[in-house]
Amino acid sequence: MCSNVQSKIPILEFSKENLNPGTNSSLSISHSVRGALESYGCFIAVYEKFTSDLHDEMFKSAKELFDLPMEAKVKNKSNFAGSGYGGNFSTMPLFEYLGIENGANLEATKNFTNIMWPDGNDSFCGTAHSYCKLLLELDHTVIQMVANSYELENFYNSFIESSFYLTRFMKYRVPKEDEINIGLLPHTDKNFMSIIHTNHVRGLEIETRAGEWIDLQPSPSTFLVIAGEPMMAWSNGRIHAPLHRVVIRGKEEKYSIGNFSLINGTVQVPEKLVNGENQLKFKPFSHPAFLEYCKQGGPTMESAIKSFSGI
Ligand SMILES: O=C(O)CCC(=O)C(=O)O
Ligand SMILES: [Fe+2]
Repeated sequence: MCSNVQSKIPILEFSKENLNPGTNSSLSISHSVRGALESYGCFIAVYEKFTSDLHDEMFKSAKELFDLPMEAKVKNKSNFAGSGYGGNFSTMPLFEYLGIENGANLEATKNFTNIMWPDGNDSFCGTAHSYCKLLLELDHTVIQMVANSYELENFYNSFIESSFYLTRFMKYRVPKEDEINIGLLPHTDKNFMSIIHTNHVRGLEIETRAGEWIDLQPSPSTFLVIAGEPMMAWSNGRIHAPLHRVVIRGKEEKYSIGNFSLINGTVQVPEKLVNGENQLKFKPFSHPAFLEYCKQGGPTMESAIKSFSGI
């Protein structure tokens, strides 16, 4: 059963006023971010800095990217799971993706563009780079708010020092007759935190703690922020890592872009989040080793972090 009452998922305004550090409104939104992540494992961020022109340009460029011949797309190679090129999956035939590692770095975006278009494509490169930078900024803002709300002064800096990012362009084609309409199988994210942006086509669905599937209504300036299993473990189980999936119910192709944060090192529950009522639930773990572990069970492996580092 799927409901489209997306108002159940908190919608938070990231306006200039709300983001002014040290103000009451910035502290109040920090607590709302934490509350949403603890109750739902996700929230919708309305990001004022993000213009609908950039949305339109980025999704036009994403279509141009997927319209390239297969010989070009498979040249985007990576050893990193979920990066490089992926498509033609037997269980998810509609799904195709291309990843850029650290796309907010101009060299990385240029490199990707030159692999895809050996004669260059300045328009794609410029748009993708501006876009990745804004997503990175939003990611850092959310992390700062989570740190503020838990009163963990050092967390933000240590996160920035050890995090790296994957920007993934994703396409879901329309199913052929007699083909399943599953775009992406239900899964919890294995990266730390994800920010998902989508074109106007619906299809991304999130499961609430009560087991109800919510269908998200896309809009140009809204982003879905989702906690992954490592973030849940870092918070000692306070933050929820929700199941989500993509289902293509209509007759239009869906494009989405995700910014996925990862930690190049150890994830450890801060001491402040362990007390009499909240005994330590997760041992420190290496995020890269956790990703290796998940390769065995595939991306749909449930509660992988509990079997990997749970106490
Ligand atoms: O494309 C989407 O809307 C969701 C993508 C997603 O959940 C993922 O890549 O982990
Ligand atoms: Fe996901």
